[in-house]
Parts: sequence; C-alpha cells; structure tokens
Amino acid sequence: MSDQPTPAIDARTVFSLSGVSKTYTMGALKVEALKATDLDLYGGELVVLLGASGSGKSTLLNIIGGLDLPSTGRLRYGDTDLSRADDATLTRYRRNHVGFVFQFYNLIPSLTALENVQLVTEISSHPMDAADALALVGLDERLNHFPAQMSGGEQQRVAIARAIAKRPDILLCDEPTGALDYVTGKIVLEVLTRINDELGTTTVVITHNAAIAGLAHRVVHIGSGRINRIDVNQTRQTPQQISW
Ligand SMILES: Nc1ncnc2c1ncn2[C@@H]1O[C@H](COP(=O)(O)OP(=O)(O)OP(=O)(O)O)[C@@H](O)[C@H]1O
Repeated sequence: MSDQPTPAIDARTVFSLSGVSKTYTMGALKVEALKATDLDLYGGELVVLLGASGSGKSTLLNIIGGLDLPSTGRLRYGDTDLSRADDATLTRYRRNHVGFVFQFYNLIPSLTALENVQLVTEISSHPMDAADALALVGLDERLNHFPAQMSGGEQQRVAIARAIAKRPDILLCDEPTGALDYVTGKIVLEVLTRINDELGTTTVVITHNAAIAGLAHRVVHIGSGRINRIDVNQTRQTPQQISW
C-alpha cells in the first residue's frame, strides 16, 4: 500500500481524513458504510476511487465534499478542521472549494449552457469567465444551447464546466460516465484528465469500472467500507489507451 504522492504531483496535502467512519442508522439496523478510513489527497493529483456497488465510495466522496459529516474521525481541509463543522462552515467550504460532477448532469432545463455555468460564477469568490469554462470543455460553440438541445456527453461537459468555473481546489466526480455510451464516456474522461493537467485541480473520480483506473496518479481500492489498497500508477494511460 502506498499513501505517498507520485513525483508528478505536489506533496501539499489538500484534504486529509483520519480514522473516519460513517454509520447509518435506520431503526434497529446499523450500516457501517465507512470504517476507520485514512486518506490524504495531494495537490494536483487525479485519484480514482474504485469499488463495487455498496462498497462506500459515495459515502467517502460525500464526506470529502462536505455534503455529510463522519460519525467518528478527523477531517482537515488545508489548515481547517472540518470534523465537527456546522452547516454554515460546510456550505462555505463547498461553495468556495469543491466542484461536484454527478452521473446525471443536474442542469437547469430552462437555462442555456452559458446561463447554467453563470449560476455558479455569480456566487463564487474568484470564478473564471463562464464562456472560458465552456471553452475548456470544448463547448465554445454551444453557449446558447439548452440542455434538451445537447447530447448526454455535451450536457455532462456543461456540468464539468459549471463545476470548474469556480476554480475549486477539489473536483469530485461520482460515476461521471455512468450514464454515457462508450465513445461519449471517453470524451468526458478526456476532458477530466485535460482539466486536471491544465488547471492542476485535485480530482477524485468514483467508478466501478476498473479500466478507468489507468488514468489516475493513484487508485484507491475500496471494499466493504474500507480502503483495501492504494496503487500508484508509475505510467498513466490516456483515455484513448483504455478500453472496456
Ligand atoms: N443514507 C443512507 N442510509 C442508510 N444506508 C445508507 C445510506 N447511504 C448509503 N447507505 C449504505 O451504505 C453502504 C455504502 O453505500 P455507498 O452509497 O457509499 O456505496 P457506493 O460504493 O457508492 O455504491 P454505488 O456504486 O452503488 O453507488 C451501502 O450498504 C448503502 O446501502
């Protein structure tokens, strides 16, 4: 197991979890979704979080993203301790520092691509220009299209533009290609790896697709609520090189 940064990324710890657990209680039933988990995320790295359905991936991502708090353990974002953060602190952390991309794009149907991204840039402290964010994902010619006028892959690229336009320190992607066909999924992965390279945004991609692991600096294997292994890819693959 290796929890060390690869030489390609910087050694700054952006986010750190230690001894984190999460138990969901439903009546008499307790589900231990995450058990005694330690993980550091480093500046600029692309991490793939790989595990079967129900292994705890989304639970871990939700805690890193400040959408949920752990039952026990410690969370640090830079010098800030988020372990027992109140709602206002978590909202500020999410708004200023975290970008989210989900399997379904969650765009507002009545707004154009540009307006969907502007919704975020208007409330961010140091955003990029919304049109520039859309150009980064290759949609500079689709600014005025509505979601219904775009393919699934294009809508996902709008969602990625929306997530990165606030210049987050961490980009969290939960099965970003889960609803897409093979070719379109690869285009979305190409966009995510390019953004990680160009902007240096620490990126975490959840997947149950082992082929995607080849893109990562580090691959975190999760099973039954535990990190079983962390692999460092000495040689990374490009989205063109992977297949499934
Ligand atoms: N809000 C909740 N209440 C109760 N149990 C939950 C809740 N959220 C998740 N769980 C349970 O916690 C465990 C881990 O779920 P999680 O969603 O983190 O897994 P996952 O690896 O992301 O799965 P998938 O790939 O299917 O999305 C599962 O057993 C799940 O049923």
